[in-house]
Amino acid sequence: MSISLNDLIFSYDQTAPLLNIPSWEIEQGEKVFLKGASGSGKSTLLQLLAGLLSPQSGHINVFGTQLDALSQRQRDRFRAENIGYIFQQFNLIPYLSAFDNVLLSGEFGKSNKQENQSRARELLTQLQLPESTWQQQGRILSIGQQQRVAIARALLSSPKLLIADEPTSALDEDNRDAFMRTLMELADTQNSTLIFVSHDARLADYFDRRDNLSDLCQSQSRLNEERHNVL
Ligand SMILES: Nc1ncnc2c1ncn2[C@@H]1O[C@H](COP(=O)(O)OP(=O)(O)OP(=O)(O)O)[C@@H](O)[C@H]1O
Repeated sequence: MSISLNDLIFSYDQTAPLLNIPSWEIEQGEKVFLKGASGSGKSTLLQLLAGLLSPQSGHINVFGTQLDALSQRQRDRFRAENIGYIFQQFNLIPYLSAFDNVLLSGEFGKSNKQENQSRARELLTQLQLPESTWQQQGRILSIGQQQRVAIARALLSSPKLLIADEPTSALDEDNRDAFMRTLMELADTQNSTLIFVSHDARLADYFDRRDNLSDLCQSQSRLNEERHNVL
């Protein structure tokens, strides 16, 4: 088992929980397309899986490590060593070059600088980012180029888990399909588990598994009903 959630409850404030997930399991190497209504908590769930947020109760197990039992610092290290995260807006550092943006994710990982540099070159070549742009600052790259830098950065440490939060929302159709093909190919080569959130239902065909967040969450009315039955 790659990931398992149990009795997870999360809310940003004291009101009713945003997420209430009795159980969710994902096998190593599985590619999951996660959909759900806007505001239902998809990005929040991804951040919980990456250890960027911590649940109020319940357990998040990723590759045998219980994230909710770790300190913030331990979670940051775990993320650097095991998880690649592709954000919706790519989150490149604007004043760093494309190449240095890729290397950034390797700083806390296991590999040394030389290994990271050669891996960065390999990935950028594979992603067909012209070498003439490698030293250009993140802020002047086109959206399609930024997107490729973001995948390279997420894949630099060959993460066992890849998380992608609407990474294609800024792309045109051609770039979107190229992005998906590359992402799938690289995830396959590394046998990475992939969790991918998108509003774009056309992308669901790329995935062996499609989960709907509303099916994972226990509804508030059912919770009330169960509470009523216990009392
Ligand atoms: N840092 C935060 N503090 C407080 N509330 C937040 C925070 N981040 C998100 N929320 C709220 O939590 C809810 C779920 O947000 P989230 O971004 O996880 O949903 P989503 O399903 O990814 O939405 P979308 O599909 O529109 O991107 C929203 O109501 C949002 O306003």
